[in-house]
Amino acid sequence: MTETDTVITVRGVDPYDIVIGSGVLSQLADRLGPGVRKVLIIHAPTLGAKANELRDRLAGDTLEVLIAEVPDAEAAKRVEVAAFCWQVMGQADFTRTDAVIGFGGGAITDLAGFVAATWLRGVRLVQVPTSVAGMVDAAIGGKTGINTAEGKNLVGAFYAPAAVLCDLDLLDTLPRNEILAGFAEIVKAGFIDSPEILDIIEADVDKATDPTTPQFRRVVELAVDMKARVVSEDFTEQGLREILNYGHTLGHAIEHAERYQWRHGAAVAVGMMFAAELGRLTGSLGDDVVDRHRSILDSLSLPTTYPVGRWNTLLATMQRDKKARAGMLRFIVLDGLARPSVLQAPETSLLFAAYQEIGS
Ligand SMILES: NC(=O)c1ccc[n+]([C@@H]2O[C@H](COP(=O)([O-])OP(=O)(O)OC[C@H]3O[C@@H](n4cnc5c(N)ncnc54)[C@H](O)[C@@H]3O)[C@@H](O)[C@H]2O)c1
Ligand SMILES: O=C(O)C(=O)C[C@@H](O)[C@H](O)[C@H](O)COP(=O)(O)O
Ligand SMILES: [Zn+2]
Repeated sequence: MTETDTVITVRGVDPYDIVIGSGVLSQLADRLGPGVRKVLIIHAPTLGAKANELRDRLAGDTLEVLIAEVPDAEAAKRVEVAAFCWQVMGQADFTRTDAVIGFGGGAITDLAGFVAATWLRGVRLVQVPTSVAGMVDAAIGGKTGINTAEGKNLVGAFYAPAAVLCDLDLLDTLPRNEILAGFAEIVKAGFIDSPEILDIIEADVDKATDPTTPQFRRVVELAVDMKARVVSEDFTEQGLREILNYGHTLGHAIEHAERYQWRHGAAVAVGMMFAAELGRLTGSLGDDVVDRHRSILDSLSLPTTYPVGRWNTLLATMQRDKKARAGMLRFIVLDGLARPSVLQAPETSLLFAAYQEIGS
């Protein structure tokens, strides 16, 4: 660890560190742990050059490095792709003393986590997120999974990594629109828990979204810290962890309706706007906080509207949301800034009224 690294520990049965900083990838060999003989790096073609550098850096007398190059983005989160990874591991006699490295955006770390959780019922996993969404959310909380034809993340496991390395230098090739999409999860952290994030974005959106600035690092650290605190309390989402799903009930339905051609962050942005309008209609959220959602998301060029005519499709898909109980939908809403709560079984008419507010 260097002086400038930030280490945030997730407490629990198997505590683990999330390390944030410039150049922290150099810690990977140490973080793999003792006794590891083989590692499988799972990555998408976009990270091919960086994955090869990583392979060359890790490979040595005692470590054999395998590579599984898989399809990009949501196309990675399919059972056929997991089966391909299992095949690579099987053919290499991958044992419980070996380790998986998830190297990519949130889709890749979700897949890699699922592969690690399921191979031999669990092998060591080190996550190396390379996108903003991966660093502040996907790679750090132990939710792993893949999609099915019926919906998003419907198959998966809660599986803790041994460590997460958030090397900010890896963001140098991340396209601007992906940085902004990742900010949806940072904004989520701001509204449910850490308003300082919102202040920093409002003060200077360009600086906040530039990975080389202190403002960027600060919002990343605040978002990671929030998630680490929540996951430490409720790893398997028995209650508190549901707040991390703010904006996701509608967001996931939009991703499904759009056949995953929308970025996760864009769909979550619309979902948060919808949840804010729900809060306004139930009287729990003031106009100021609702309007703040719109202005911050606008400043990040994230969408806040969706076609009104798609409502029936979205409603049907939302029934499969993991927070639903006995056929009744549940939404994370705000009772004020940084005061998340659960809206139980709202009337469909209320949901539609909120949807009309964001309808285009
Ligand atoms: N498990 C969780 O708790 C959790 C949390 C948030 C999001 N997610 C999941 O994460 C996914 C969204 O993550 P995402 O926004 O990272 O999307 P993504 O993984 O699809 O990556 C977005 C794009 O950026 C590219 N990319 C990533 N890093 C790059 C880099 N350094 N340089 C160049 N290109 C790079 C990817 O190849 C991809 O094309 C969704 O599947 C979402 O469901 C999971
Ligand atoms: O970590 C969590 O818990 C979250 O809900 C974080 C979300 O940002 C993330 O998109 C997650 O994958 C959604 O989980 P799901 O259980 O609704 O599929
Ligand atoms: Zn998310």
